[in-house]
Amino acid sequence: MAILEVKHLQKSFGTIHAVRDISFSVKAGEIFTIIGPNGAGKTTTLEMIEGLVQPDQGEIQFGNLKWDKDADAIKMKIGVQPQSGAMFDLLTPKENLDLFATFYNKAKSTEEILALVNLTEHQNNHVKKLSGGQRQRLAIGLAMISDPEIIFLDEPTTGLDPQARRNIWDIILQLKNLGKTTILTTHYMEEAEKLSDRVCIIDQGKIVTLDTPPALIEKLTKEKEVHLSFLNGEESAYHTNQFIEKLSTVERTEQIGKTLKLWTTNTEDTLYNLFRFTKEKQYCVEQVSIDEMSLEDVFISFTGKEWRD
Ligand SMILES: Nc1ncnc2c1ncn2[C@@H]1O[C@H](COP(=O)(O)OP(=O)(O)OP(=O)(O)O)[C@@H](O)[C@H]1O
Repeated sequence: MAILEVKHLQKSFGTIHAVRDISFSVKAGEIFTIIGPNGAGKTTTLEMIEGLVQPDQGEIQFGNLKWDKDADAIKMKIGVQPQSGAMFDLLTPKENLDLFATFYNKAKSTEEILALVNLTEHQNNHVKKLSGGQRQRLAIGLAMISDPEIIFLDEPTTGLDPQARRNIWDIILQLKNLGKTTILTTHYMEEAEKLSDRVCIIDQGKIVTLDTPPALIEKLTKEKEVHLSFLNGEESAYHTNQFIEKLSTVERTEQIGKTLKLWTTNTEDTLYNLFRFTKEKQYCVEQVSIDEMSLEDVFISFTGKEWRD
């Protein structure tokens, strides 16, 4: 059974449709990553699931528990990484953890959390003196203090240098070893690939694609983008498009004027069928080019946007 299931989530702020239609389920023990560009709706999605923002539409279920009936039980199950502004800068990591522990009936020991997030040697320094990476590690520790089953981390590595980012990855993988479920948002494709059991790419408040990293990568590395342009114009491109979009080896197509783009996982068969058709119809193909897809390309081809790292 899914530990978390969300169905058809929607949220608008005035005229801005932050989340248009998001549905997915998360299995116990998974690292589930939501990735997308600025303003895609990642934080709004997370905050609805965390019970911080009321959805306009949709359902959120933690097993049999729902926010309207079982808020206290859900709060015991989940841990939310606080924004860095919610930490007390003039206290030490140890004092922050001790304080957060008083909010719960059951809490892990501060020593255990300090060791988990590798802050034992900084436990008595003021938070304002910590580096960005150390502050983020403390934020993860604060999310863990109640020993929750599910941990929500909203862009825990944004703005950190590569070493500090890797230190956070180690902690997230340790949480998985402890049997925790982690729901993560990120801007970094590499991070999503390295950590996630499944990756959900969102853009403009909708899911673009959702799969395991190997399945996405296989798709990316196997799929090729073919560009064609026709000497005798738009009509040839149109009729060729009508023909090729029905081929089983073609994933999708796009016609702009006299040029045609298609994405295929079997270039040889696709081009064989394509050229047989154009020769038969006496359409004159002016140019052909074939590009390998990269991870970034797939994102761009799905969303029409540049990837921002
Ligand atoms: N409280 C709010 N009031 C008005 N608009 C909001 C509010 N919260 C989010 N938005 C808008 O909703 C859209 C989605 O925002 P959201 O923060 O969920 O995206 P995001 O994917 O987390 O972006 P980022 O990567 O920049 O954090 C944006 O256009 C944002 O400006």
